[in-house]
Amino acid sequence: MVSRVIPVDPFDLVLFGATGDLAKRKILPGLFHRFEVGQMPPEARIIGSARTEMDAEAFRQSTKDAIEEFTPDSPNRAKTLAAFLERLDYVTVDVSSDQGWQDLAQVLRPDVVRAFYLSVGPSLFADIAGRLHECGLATPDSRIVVEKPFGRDLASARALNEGLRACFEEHQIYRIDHYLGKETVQNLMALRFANSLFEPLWNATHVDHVQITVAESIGIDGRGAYYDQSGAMRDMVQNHLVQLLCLTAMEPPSKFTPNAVRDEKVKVIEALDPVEPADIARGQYRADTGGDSYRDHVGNSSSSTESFIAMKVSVANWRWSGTPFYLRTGKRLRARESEIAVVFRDPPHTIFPNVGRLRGNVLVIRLQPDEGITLRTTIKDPGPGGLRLSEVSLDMSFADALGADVRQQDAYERLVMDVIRGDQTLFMRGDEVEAAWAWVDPIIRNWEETGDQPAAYDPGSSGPEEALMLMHRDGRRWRHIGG
Ligand SMILES: NC(=O)C1=CN([C@@H]2O[C@H](COP(=O)(O)OP(=O)(O)OC[C@H]3O[C@@H](n4cnc5c(N)ncnc54)[C@H](OP(=O)(O)O)[C@@H]3O)[C@@H](O)[C@H]2O)C=CC1
Ligand SMILES: O=C1O[C@H](COP(=O)(O)O)[C@@H](O)[C@H](O)[C@H]1O
Repeated sequence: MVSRVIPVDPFDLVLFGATGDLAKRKILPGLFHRFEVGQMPPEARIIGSARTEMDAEAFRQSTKDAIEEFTPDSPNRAKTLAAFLERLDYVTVDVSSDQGWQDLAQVLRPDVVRAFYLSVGPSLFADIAGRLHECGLATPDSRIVVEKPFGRDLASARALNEGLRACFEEHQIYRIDHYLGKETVQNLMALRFANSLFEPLWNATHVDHVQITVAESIGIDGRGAYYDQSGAMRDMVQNHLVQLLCLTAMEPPSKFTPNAVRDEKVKVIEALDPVEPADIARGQYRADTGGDSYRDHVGNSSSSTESFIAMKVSVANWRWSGTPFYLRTGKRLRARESEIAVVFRDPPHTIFPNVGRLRGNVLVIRLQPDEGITLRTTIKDPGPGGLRLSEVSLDMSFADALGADVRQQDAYERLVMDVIRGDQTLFMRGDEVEAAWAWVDPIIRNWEETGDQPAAYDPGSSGPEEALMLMHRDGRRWRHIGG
């Protein structure tokens, strides 16, 4: 299958933080891929910016190195890469000072789409927006892209929203949640709203519960300073898992427009019940023999930050009343595996003698690895003899179904192009982020007030015992992590 490419309008993309980790690993390689497939018009330009003094040629060289390191080689890569690098320019700007802004103004063109991507630390977001505004660089048609974390609580998220909105209109602000750019996450919307099969069953009458798992095998190495101040709740649940929950639970939007989709997501967040402490399991990985422990990795021997969280969440509305959503995410787990599993109710009655309990179907939307969709069904064992039943999966791997040669777009490359196109559907709106913090804040505050300590779990396991108990006491089981 050949994927369709819709070219974007000519643009100037200013990448603040162009010498940083995210720019090198994700944003610049993503832009290169879009160039490779012909989505960038000849007039497109990428202007890197950071405090580091260098000229355009040095930036091209460092981008070349990054792309060679972080993208797979291909027969034409060298030639395409050389052409891509010609689109690059660089301007030194210390965004905390007056230095460099006029140089930046001089390289920007008036008649093309203008996008400012803030791939810098969050403490600089509002300052940069302010400076862009003061220097007259933020034209009515320009866009600003803001990385995560978007605040660390409701108050800071509100302040950041105010800072951005003082300089840009909401329709110009693109708050990144890279999970929304993942292929399968969007496929969840296609599955629900482009098929008539699932939607009639997508409610508490038919769904017993939903499990959302984002398991990571990596630990915190190298990101300790940030992570120890955040923990799994702020780093993953408030944004990515809440977004997955929203897309699973939301009502069908009347149309596929940014605000129609985001209106429905906000309604879900606002319908979330407060979570009781008993419905949460927090964990921290600790190796008996040392060396692979969270506390060693973050350099804080008394840290009480969670590297794992599991929780039972209720969406208090007509559609989902009585159907819990179980969320789970953690570092240093058995495998890197993310999925949404919709577990349907058991058949109400069995006509088959001696087959035991008939278990409900499970629809699994696999985010990573091996993106795809699986439906667990019960069938008759093949062959003669008495009727015996087995559970088998109807399995659709996107790689198999769409052709192994169709490279899945990375989330960042899709999202950057959406910015240029002016499509905010896959970006979080300000009220959405604030609603998520309003739900999360009391949970974190309670841990702080009670001095809650996360339970220990072994690196390479499925998390702490307490997470298993959360399910067992409801007569349910987590799906296995790691195949
Ligand atoms: N790395 C990742 O995997 C992810 C990162 N993020 C977010 O993306 C953002 C960037 O992260 P990351 O790339 O890891 O961070 P890095 O620390 O690797 O890079 C920070 C960048 O900001 C520049 N910078 C710092 N201070 C200034 C300043 N005063 N003026 C101009 N430029 C400045 C640095 O360049 P110089 O020193 O030359 O000025 C560098 O290019 C953060 O908000 C982070 O939370 C989000 C998800 C994942
Ligand atoms: O935003 C973040 O996401 C990554 C996980 O992203 P994935 O695309 O690899 O699933 C996580 O490791 C990181 O802690 C968090 O900040």
